[in-house]
Amino acid sequence: MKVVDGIQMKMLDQTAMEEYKIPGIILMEQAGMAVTEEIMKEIQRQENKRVMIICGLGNNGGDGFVAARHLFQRGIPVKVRIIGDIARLNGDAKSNYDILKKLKTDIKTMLDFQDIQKLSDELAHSGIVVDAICGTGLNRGADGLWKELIRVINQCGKYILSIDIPSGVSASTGNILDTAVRANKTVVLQLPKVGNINFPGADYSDEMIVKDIGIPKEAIERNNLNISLITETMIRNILPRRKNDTHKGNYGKAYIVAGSMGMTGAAMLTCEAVFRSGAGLLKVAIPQSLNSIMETRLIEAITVPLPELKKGVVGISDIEKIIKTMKESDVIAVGPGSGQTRELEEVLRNIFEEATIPIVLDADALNSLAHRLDMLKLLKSTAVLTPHIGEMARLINIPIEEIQRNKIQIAMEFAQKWKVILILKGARTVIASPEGKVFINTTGNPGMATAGSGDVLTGIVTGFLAQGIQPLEAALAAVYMHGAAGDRAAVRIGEYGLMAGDIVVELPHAIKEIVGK
Ligand SMILES: NC(=O)C1=CN([C@@H]2O[C@H](COP(=O)(O)OP(=O)(O)OC[C@H]3O[C@@H](n4cnc5c(N)ncnc54)[C@H](O)[C@@H]3O)[C@@H](O)[C@H]2O)[C@H](O)CC1
Ligand SMILES: [K+]
Repeated sequence: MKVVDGIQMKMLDQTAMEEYKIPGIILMEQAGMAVTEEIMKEIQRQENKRVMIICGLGNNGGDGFVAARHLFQRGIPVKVRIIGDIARLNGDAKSNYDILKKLKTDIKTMLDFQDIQKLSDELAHSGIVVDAICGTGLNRGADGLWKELIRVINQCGKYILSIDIPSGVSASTGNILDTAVRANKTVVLQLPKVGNINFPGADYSDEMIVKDIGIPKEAIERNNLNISLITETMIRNILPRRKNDTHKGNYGKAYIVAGSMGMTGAAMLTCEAVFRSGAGLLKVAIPQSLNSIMETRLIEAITVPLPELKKGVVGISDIEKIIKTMKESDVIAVGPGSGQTRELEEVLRNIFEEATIPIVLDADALNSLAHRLDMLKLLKSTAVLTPHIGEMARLINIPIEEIQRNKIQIAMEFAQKWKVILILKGARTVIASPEGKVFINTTGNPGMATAGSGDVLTGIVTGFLAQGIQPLEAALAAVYMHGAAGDRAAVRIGEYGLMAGDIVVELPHAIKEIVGK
């Protein structure tokens, strides 16, 4: 499913109106009717059937006027309150306002704090409050009057339904501009906005429903919208059912360079996840002093003990051995628990120069690239980088807060500039491709914010790549399945005690649920 930012939504509007000659007032009518449908559903559930619609001066407010008219026609007790001077109303919103005035509905403007206080008193007698203050046109922080209005709405204790997006949430990023309405439900018009999906904006509505308002499907296709939600259907098409006449070689040979003294656990988690995501064979290159530990804990994998620089750390002398094994593999992953050393940087340089297979870079491999991003120019094959926000901040030397505020743009620019697939991990992981495509994942939960969770994801990406799944699809499927397995674990044991190992345990069950066997 496509996701749009504020600008793309406006473009879509223009296409519908200019190319397909659909007048804006028709789109507004459809929007208002879609909102009316959802209000009527809630009215069935409410004792108090009185509806209060709070409108801004833009088209979001216009949607509210249309809904008010439809409710009025159905005999529902409805009041409309407009924040701001109605002299500023124009276009389709003004037309719908004029109709409401003719119908002699209860419609008043709010111009000062006294009016907001009056509204607060009236809300005490309402059943449902409709937030039609602002939609994709939010273009600045809330001033004093808006702040007070939003405060009054948020503390009224009534059922709140927002039109398109809770007012105060930026449609393009999901950031909150000062303050925002906290809705029980949002009726999203035509396509989800980034602000409906990304945090913190996604937290400002308990649920959302996307309603078609009549923008032609081909108009959506033509606008080459580059942001999509990862859906179960998408993953079902990526992870095919297995054929019977196959052997382990069909499911690929994975190779991992990982682990260092005190960090064999990270390597272990990655290795287990490689197998649990279906890879046929796995070799793991580790410092030789850790070999016995790994041998005992990972019976299915073949270990490749490397002579070490110092106890427990991979040294440069191992390059030939690493490259030799790499050439016999279908994918190589570097980084989980490797430790950050100059040697690792040299190992990476050689791998980049020699590899013709996909490369997965995580954790300390990413830290080694920080301030040396130019090394990525040596790549001859596709690399999948899996930084969390902190690793990304080190990688591109930008503060974490700035990345949080603009994840999609930053991920997209990085992937296009360095021609890599970027998995920017976090709540609502963002995946960006060298072609400028962006995907947002909605599986997963806060219980997964635990040590080793990223190592598991690296293993899943590596395992899917080993099976010959194309790099972008492997990244999408891995992120989706990682979250789905984490969600299964949270259902079983809750979020507090959830450990990375629980994600590995649930992974095969989550895959079976999608693939069917
Ligand atoms: N194709 C569609 O999706 C359609 C969507 N519709 C609705 O139209 C809005 C977007 O309308 P627009 O007029 O561009 O913007 P808003 O109504 O969101 O504008 C808000 C309004 O408020 C002003 N404003 C913005 N920020 C602030 C602030 N912090 N303080 C005070 N005032 C502010 C701004 O200047 C505007 O005047 C979309 O979300 C849908 O709901 C159409 O109805 C049909 C087609
Ligand atoms: K709104």
